[in-house]
Amino acid sequence: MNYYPPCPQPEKVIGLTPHSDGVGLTILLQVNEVEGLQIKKDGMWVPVKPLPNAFIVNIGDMLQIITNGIYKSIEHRVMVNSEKERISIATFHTSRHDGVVAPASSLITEKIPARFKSINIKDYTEPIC
Ligand SMILES: O=C(O)CCC(=O)C(=O)O
Ligand SMILES: [Fe+2]
Repeated sequence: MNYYPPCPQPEKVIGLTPHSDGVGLTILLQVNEVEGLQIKKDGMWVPVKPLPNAFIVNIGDMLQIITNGIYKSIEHRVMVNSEKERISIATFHTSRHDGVVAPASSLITEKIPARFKSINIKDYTEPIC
């Protein structure tokens, strides 16, 4: 669960710094429907407007690797609001800890080589866990 308290000078702080999620999929609920989440599209930060009772499904780095880059792991950040607190719940869906993530063999052809190396999840997640 993420809690972003209101800040009278929101332009001077950042709720969550720019990042991509390292997992396969993130399912996110913007609990109290306060804006703040932004994604980077064509070099610009674009707000993701909360929709009532809707989840945001975010592609993470692992799914980008498995799909050999067909699905992109989006860079995102969270800004704070001057008056309202913001609450979100993120559930991260990932591979087993002793697994290996690599581009799916069915997506590799002579014309489209693997764009990513095969990665041991343990080596990938240990530095951040
Ligand atoms: O609070 C949000 O809307 C996004 C949270 C997030 O990006 C994360 O927990 O990785
Ligand atoms: Fe995230």
